[in-house]
Amino acid sequence: MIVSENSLRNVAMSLAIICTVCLGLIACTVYFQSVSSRRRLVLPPGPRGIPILGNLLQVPVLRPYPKFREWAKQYGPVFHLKLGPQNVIVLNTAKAANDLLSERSKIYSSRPPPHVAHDIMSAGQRLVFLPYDTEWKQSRKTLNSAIGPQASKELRPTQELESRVVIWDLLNHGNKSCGPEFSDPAVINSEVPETHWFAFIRRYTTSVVMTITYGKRITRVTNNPHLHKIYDVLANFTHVGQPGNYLADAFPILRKLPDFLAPWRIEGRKMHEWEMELWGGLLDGAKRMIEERVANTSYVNNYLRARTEAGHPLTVPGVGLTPDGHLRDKLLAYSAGTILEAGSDTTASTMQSFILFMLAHPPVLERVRAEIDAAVGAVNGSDGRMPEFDDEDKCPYFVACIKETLRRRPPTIMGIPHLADEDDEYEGMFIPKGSTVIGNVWTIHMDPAVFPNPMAFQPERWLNDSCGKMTWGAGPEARGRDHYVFGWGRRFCPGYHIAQASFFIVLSRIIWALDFRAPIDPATGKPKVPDINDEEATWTSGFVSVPRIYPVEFKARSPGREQIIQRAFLEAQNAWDTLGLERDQREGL
Ligand code: HEM
Repeated sequence: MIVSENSLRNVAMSLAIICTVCLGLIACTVYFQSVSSRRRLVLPPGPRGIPILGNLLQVPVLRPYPKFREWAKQYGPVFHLKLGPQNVIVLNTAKAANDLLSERSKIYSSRPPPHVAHDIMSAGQRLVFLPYDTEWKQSRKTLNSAIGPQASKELRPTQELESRVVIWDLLNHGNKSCGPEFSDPAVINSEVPETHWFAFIRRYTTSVVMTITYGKRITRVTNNPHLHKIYDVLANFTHVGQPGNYLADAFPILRKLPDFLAPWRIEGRKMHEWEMELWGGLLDGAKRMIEERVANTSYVNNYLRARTEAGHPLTVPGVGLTPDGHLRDKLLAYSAGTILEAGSDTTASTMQSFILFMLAHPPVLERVRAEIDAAVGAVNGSDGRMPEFDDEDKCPYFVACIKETLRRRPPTIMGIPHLADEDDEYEGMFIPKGSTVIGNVWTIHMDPAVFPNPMAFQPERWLNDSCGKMTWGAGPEARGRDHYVFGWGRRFCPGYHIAQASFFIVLSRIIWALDFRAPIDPATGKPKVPDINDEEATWTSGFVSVPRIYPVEFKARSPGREQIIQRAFLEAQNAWDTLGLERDQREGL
């Protein structure tokens, strides 16, 4: 009996072993079959490169998007490039980008960080370039309370007050941007001068994000080192991060060279110190406020308080996260810095593009004016009132003009690259793990199958039969999306509600309040409006491609509106006092 029980147990064990081995074999066969069938899949088509460098020399470093559009016409919705050892997959239709970057965002949410700009210059801490890991997840989670949907709603009163300052500034600026000093090509091609009207728009956008992150306003444009440094840091970052700028970005093997053979490393470290003077200086200011118990409910101050309540000292040096998942100082400083960078020029340049499209299309401007005037009762000789957020439903054509501006000139013109964390297959094509994956916004927005006559600025294309409320069509969901400026999937821009609210309140008020026109060119007798189709002359290069400065004259549309603007500005000063924020600093105030 004992013997037979043992033999039964032995038989059972043998069967279990055989089953396990069989299952293992089946699993291995399935795995190897799938791997080998993937290996059999071919990469997407693309231009032929040369050994070692691949297509590196064929990609125009400063202005790649026209070339990428040509390649898209030649190779189709998905094409492949080899930049040195790096595989680059470019998605050229809304469908391909949605299918991969949104629908499969679990594996397409990482980033291919530029080595010099991210690993060295940003000490690996710039949120926008963090890989899809715990550091990114923790940092991104902290943003929700500052720029998520609820926080964005709470920000509207600030945006409303700040918008009064913009129109007051433009009114007082008048035609000062039409002086000869601003037509010098050296000035046009360099940083925005602080005395140009572009600077007032920049002040607005940066003040909004500075209030979010540090609870401080940007109260003046001239002699404001903080404001200028934010734009300098951003300009330097887009320049240093430009693909093809450093061989060490494309060829990881070079990163092993010692310092004396790696000048970019020394340069990158110096730039990191220079950046930290700004980001670290702002963080130190926030800490001082906490020590002095100054009331401040900004993103950084709230975070510092929560971190100390969790048992940490006020200063937590180093990079990355603490063992309990809190952001250390550098990651916090760079996360706040990313809000400042990401929310400033993108939003300002869209407004500057909007004004340009209006100047270039007088009938569109006339129609928008009529719509906004009607919404605020500025009809039959009345001045009405300033537009408010609640007027949005009455302004579908105006919202369509903003959407058309974003479509026709997306500021991050080729999006921000994602990275494939796993091997993948798409419509019979192989996408290798580690590929850089670009949602090619410019080409997607210029797709004639979706946007007939794509280069034309035609806000009517967004009007539909129901023509009541106009949707913004900009959210992360693939359904109901009209344009792609805010990216895809889990990396989708978290600031898009704030950006849209800024477009609405600032631009509607400019249109209601101000008559703006391009100066007359004495040689032709016609207004000097930059040619929107001239890439080189009108738009900057770089991965944030924005209008170059251009002259505009501003004046109040009527004495009554001028009075409303003046009063609104003065009342805003009292409102800043009530909110515990600094007043605007202007001569004579
Ligand atoms: C016209 C205005 C704006 C445009 C065109 C824009 C565009 C973008 C794009 C394309 C991305 C990357 C998305 C992707 O990887 O697929 C992004 C990320 C980001 N944006 Fe915006 N943005 C704008 C305004 C703002 C504003 C106002 C804020 C803050 C208040 C903001 C904060 C951020 C942050 C923090 C990220 C990094 C997200 C991450 O890497 O996880 N953006 N934005």
